[in-house]
Amino acid sequence: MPHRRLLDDCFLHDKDRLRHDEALAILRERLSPVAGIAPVALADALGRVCAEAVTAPRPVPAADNAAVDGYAFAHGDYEATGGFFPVTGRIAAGHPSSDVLPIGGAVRIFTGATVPGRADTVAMQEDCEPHEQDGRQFVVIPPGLKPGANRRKAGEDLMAGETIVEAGTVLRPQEIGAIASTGAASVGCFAPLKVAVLSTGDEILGSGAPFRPGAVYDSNRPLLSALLATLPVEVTDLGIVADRPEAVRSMLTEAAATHDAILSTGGASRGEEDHVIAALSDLGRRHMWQLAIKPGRPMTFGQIGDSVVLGLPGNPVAAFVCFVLYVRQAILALGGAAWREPRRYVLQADFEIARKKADRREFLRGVLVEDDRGTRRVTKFARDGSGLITSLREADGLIEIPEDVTAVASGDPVRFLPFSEVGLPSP
Ligand SMILES: Nc1nc2c(c(=O)[nH]1)N[C@H]1C(S)=C(S)[C@@H](COP(=O)(O)OP(=O)(O)OC[C@H]3O[C@@H](n4cnc5c(N)ncnc54)[C@H](O)[C@@H]3O)O[C@H]1N2
Ligand code: MOO
Repeated sequence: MPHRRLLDDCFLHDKDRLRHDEALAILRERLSPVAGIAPVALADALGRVCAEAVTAPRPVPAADNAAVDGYAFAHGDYEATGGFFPVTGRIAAGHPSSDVLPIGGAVRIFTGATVPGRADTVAMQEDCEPHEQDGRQFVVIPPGLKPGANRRKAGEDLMAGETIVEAGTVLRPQEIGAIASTGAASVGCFAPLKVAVLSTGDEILGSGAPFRPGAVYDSNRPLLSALLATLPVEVTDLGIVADRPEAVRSMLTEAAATHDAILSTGGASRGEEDHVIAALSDLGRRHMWQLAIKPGRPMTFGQIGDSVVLGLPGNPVAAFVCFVLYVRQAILALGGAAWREPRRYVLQADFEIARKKADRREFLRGVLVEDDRGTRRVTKFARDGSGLITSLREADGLIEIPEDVTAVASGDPVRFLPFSEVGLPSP
């Protein structure tokens, strides 16, 4: 990859702008965990970032046990008994017996109960015929069971010492269940990141305010706050900042002193009313600005002191796309998570693009469709406007058209990033 400047230049063409992969590389290289570590009760651990590898202190399951209700026996005894076994005991779950199974005997056993010494196979009760003879219990076990059938081996889920969860994992219900299966009540996690959210612009009006001509209700802040709510962060809502350089500067200065990251929208472009960029240069450092992508070109990453500033474009679709592509991963990385790129899946295009500019990567809003044979394809939302929140509601994900592709024909393979990859469920 050719070396490119970290951009500080407003008058660039796409071929000179920072490419998507380069922007990701800068974020990955420059962001490392900033949060402290503390134990978190499993009940509160969902979505948190695990800070220390968790290993199993003992095997799970701890002992060989029955997978079904039935009769446990030693498979090697089958031939000698001809399948006719005296029932020599009864073992229920939670009541293990220290008695070894007598040669040629079988024990009544229930699902989850520890299989006694010498027994290796469990026959399901529906397949067996119990008998009583002279006050003694017998069971006829049918032939054909494989040795080890219906027996769950100790350690078959986890072996003692096995790593269950690596540090840097965002804990899902599955990880919480696995940690709980070892008996642990808590897990060491990174503290939630402190993130401030603000909107900029004289035209922007807060929810519930009376409408005035020229105004635009603030959709970005609620949208981003809701996106952030899917991450392990504490959000401070800083409201709306007017298009005045000193107002933007003082808000950013205050926010930087008390937050790990600041997320702003608007004022990221190159107009003279775009004060976030100017303030960032004055107060701190800009690591990147102006990417060769669409939408989201004015996306900015910088820092004021130790606080990371992620300046997103004002257009709601651009802000959303930048969140999906960069901000989410950046916030997670700051919060201790291992970098995980949202996966893309290759689908057939159900749309055409006659001409696309080379040198920039485009992210179209993609809607999943099915053809006559039930094969999934992806089409693009009919209109491209960067202000159409409707398109975000309709879309199932983003279609990614790389820099070197200049046209797409119907049926072409295209890369699709489902929103479910970034924790947003389908409607
Ligand atoms: N001469 C140029 N003009 C623009 C360029 C450019 O390169 N040269 N880039 C365009 C692109 S691409 C984008 S994206 C926008 C982003 O500009 P800003 O980040 O400076 O955003 P604003 O100008 O403040 O706002 C853009 C647009 O979004 C609306 N907006 C802003 N905040 C909110 C909010 N909180 N909720 C809802 N809508 C919001 C705002 O009213 C504008 O319509 O710049 C292009 N221009
Ligand atoms: O990049 Mo702007 O993000 O197209 O609307």
